[in-house]
Amino acid sequence: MTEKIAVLGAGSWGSMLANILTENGHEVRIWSYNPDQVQELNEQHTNEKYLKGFRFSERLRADTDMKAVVQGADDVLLIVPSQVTRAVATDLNQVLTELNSKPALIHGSKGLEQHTFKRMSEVIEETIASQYRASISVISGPSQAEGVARKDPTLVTVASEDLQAARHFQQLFMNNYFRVYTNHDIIGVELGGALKNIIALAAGTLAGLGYGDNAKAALMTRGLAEISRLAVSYGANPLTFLGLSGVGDVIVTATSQDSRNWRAGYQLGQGKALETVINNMGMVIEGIATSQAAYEMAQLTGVEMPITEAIHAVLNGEETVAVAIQKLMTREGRAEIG
Ligand SMILES: NC(=O)C1=CN([C@@H]2O[C@H](COP(=O)(O)OP(=O)(O)OC[C@H]3O[C@@H](n4cnc5c(N)ncnc54)[C@H](OP(=O)(O)O)[C@@H]3O)[C@@H](O)[C@H]2O)C=CC1
Ligand SMILES: O=C(CO)COP(=O)(O)O
Repeated sequence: MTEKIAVLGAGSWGSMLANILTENGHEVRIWSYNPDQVQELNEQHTNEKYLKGFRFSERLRADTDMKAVVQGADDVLLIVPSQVTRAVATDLNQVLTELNSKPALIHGSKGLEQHTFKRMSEVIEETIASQYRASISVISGPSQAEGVARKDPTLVTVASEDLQAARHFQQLFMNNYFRVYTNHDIIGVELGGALKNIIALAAGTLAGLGYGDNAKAALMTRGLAEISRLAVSYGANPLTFLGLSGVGDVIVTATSQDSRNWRAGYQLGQGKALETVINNMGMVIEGIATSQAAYEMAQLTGVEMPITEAIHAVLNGEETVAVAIQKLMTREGRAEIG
């Protein structure tokens, strides 16, 4: 069945997901606040700053007017950097109020709100009035936009407390290069997607310093152990961390040179200043804000997160990378499990 879908956010992931939905036969409109980007998408069918060299479906239409994009939509996908999700959802609430409509909502952002530590579905739930929303779903998993652009077989998961909603979005997104599973554990899926960015930053840093495969495997394994420990303390199902939005996303972002978090870490490892790294990237590096949130969550809950602490200290200029690694390596011996 063809649906009308509004996508809010036209960065690399928003525009790529919009293209998948368009190729799947849906009528998709994408919103961006940048008129030049809207013109480029509509006329050249490209989005060069965010997805170099990729040509989008000519059926995908872009607009700067959020109300025009959302009008008549059966579904709305929010896909902006986590720290602006609340602002965009607030505008969406206004639009839904004016249109008096109640589309199905899904987001694909991988981060936690600074200071509140809220997951994005919690931010959206708080922001959109209950009469204009049903359950909220999230799409997450190992899915670099650049890989999807190359039609690399990609597997993701859609999580929601409402499995019917998750199945609805599964059907909308599925095709022969993009396979979608469902998961009931929205806490685990959102926390997995957000927290793995810390491990990706750390993995890039090790690579930038010239460390090899042993260090990478060590970091990914112990990184997964600590992020799942934190997530379980917030109610996640530990098995989710053996799945696509746990180990799957750690693998792709901690090894792929397409990952912005990995690339940021790599430059930090090579000695570049954080500010330079952020300016050079021109796209969101979610792990920076998320490492601050996770550090504070660990302090609050007493969950041990040594890698997160190390990354937090490096990003805040409290420790050099060399000192942080030495501290991690010379911690008191421990049992691996338990
Ligand atoms: N890229 C990927 O491969 C994947 C990304 N994700 C997640 O998706 C989310 C979005 O990432 P992605 O698309 O890659 O990010 P990008 O940095 O590529 O793009 C973000 C987009 O949001 C826009 N934006 C920034 N601030 C605002 C605002 N206040 N209001 C409206 N729009 C704004 C940016 O515009 P401008 O630059 O003009 O300010 C840009 O178009 C992130 O949480 C990311 O972790 C998840 C899976 C894969
Ligand atoms: O989450 C992602 C892939 O699953 C994208 O990661 P980056 O933001 O590091 O590119």
